[in-house]
Amino acid sequence: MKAPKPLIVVIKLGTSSIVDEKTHEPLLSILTLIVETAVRLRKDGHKVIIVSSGAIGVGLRRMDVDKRPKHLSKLQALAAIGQCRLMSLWDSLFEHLRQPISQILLTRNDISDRTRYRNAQNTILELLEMGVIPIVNENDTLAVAEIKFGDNDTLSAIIAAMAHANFLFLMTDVDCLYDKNPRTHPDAQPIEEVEDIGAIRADVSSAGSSLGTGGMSTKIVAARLATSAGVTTVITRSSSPGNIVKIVRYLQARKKYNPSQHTPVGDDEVEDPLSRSTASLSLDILEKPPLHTRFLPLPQPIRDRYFWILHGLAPHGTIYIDAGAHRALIGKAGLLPVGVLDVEGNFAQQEAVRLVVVERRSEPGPDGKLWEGSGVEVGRALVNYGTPEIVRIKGHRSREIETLLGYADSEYVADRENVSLLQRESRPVTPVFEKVNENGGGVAAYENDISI
Ligand SMILES: N[C@@H](CCC(=O)OP(=O)(O)O)C(=O)O
Repeated sequence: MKAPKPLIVVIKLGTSSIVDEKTHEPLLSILTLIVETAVRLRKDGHKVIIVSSGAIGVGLRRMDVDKRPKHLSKLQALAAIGQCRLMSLWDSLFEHLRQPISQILLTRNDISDRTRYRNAQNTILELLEMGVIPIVNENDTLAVAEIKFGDNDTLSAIIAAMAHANFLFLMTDVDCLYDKNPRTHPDAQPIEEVEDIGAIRADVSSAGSSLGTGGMSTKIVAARLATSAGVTTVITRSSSPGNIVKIVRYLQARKKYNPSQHTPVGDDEVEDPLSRSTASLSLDILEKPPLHTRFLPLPQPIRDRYFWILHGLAPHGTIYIDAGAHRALIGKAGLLPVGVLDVEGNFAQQEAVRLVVVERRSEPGPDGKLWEGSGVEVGRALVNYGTPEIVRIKGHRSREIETLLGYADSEYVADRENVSLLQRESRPVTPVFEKVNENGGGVAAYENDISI
């Protein structure tokens, strides 16, 4: 008997799924259901990663503090207190079902170095191979604003991309996205499938819980990120975790996911030692799945080093380029100084920058600039020259670099292998992403920015 191919499933749980918003008591029944679900997925042959918030919430309860403090070091201290209790809770629940788990704590700094990114990736993949469930959280003790992922939705998308996961489940307090707010519009319609996130017309106005930093808008940003890396992303209700198994079986039967390169290659079916899951699969796929919204993965995902350039590194500035330079990049050429119109920010050689295409003017405008408009972000690059050098060589031919700088490290501002182009262009922030909640969740300059 053939069974479905093993998949990698990432489940992200926000603080509000883990502790009661008012009393901060752990939501034991939900946690238990999550544990049963993860073990069921394992029995179906899949590999599971959990991204679990809740350290601060659990710390608040431990120290009998009523309200999430504003002061950073207090939050970090509470996270340090809560994280070990949170893991002990997970470990004791998983132990009942003999499922080993592990803890992974990351900051953005840890992944902005390529070797450390690869180390984190290798460790996660090794744990999955060993049949262990990695439980990931942000390393709040070390994370200050500049090195924060910002919210665990973003962190979960990066983890899903790093592991080449097939599915990312963003568990939340609603069943799915609706075209209007269902609390105020009884005629609101669920949105079942989203192919183009840019075109989505949903009500995403929820700003997150009083303990967490995320909300619906950070889930959309995370979905954008994960789907660009080939991960089918699902929003569904956290109080019914059992739905995850039904949704995975349903989507797997309909091939609504990208095959991962970490799972065995071959046709979509492999021998499964667990004939029980095979029997239930045929019944499950006939049923309508529980309510959820799924974001379909891009057909040509951006993975590994190109994903890392786009999303692992925080950009230090912006290079404004003309349409000709953009065309050359699409045609696989490097970025020449002649196509650079302007530079913003203070960056050094080998740092990451945004590439923004703007309209070239035939002569300088009243502002003295050779370009106009707010531009569209088309990608990110690691540069061969820093800001002061690019200011001097922009608009010039490469053969002039030596005269202008006294040396020429490269004819390119960025080599092509150090340029990662977005599959979906990113515009200056649109209202969808303008929500900022009181715990610091909010927006960055471009839709593609993930430092929320
Ligand atoms: N890392 C923090 C949680 C970050 C956060 O607030 O995330 P979320 O609840 O998903 O919005 C913690 O464990 O308390």
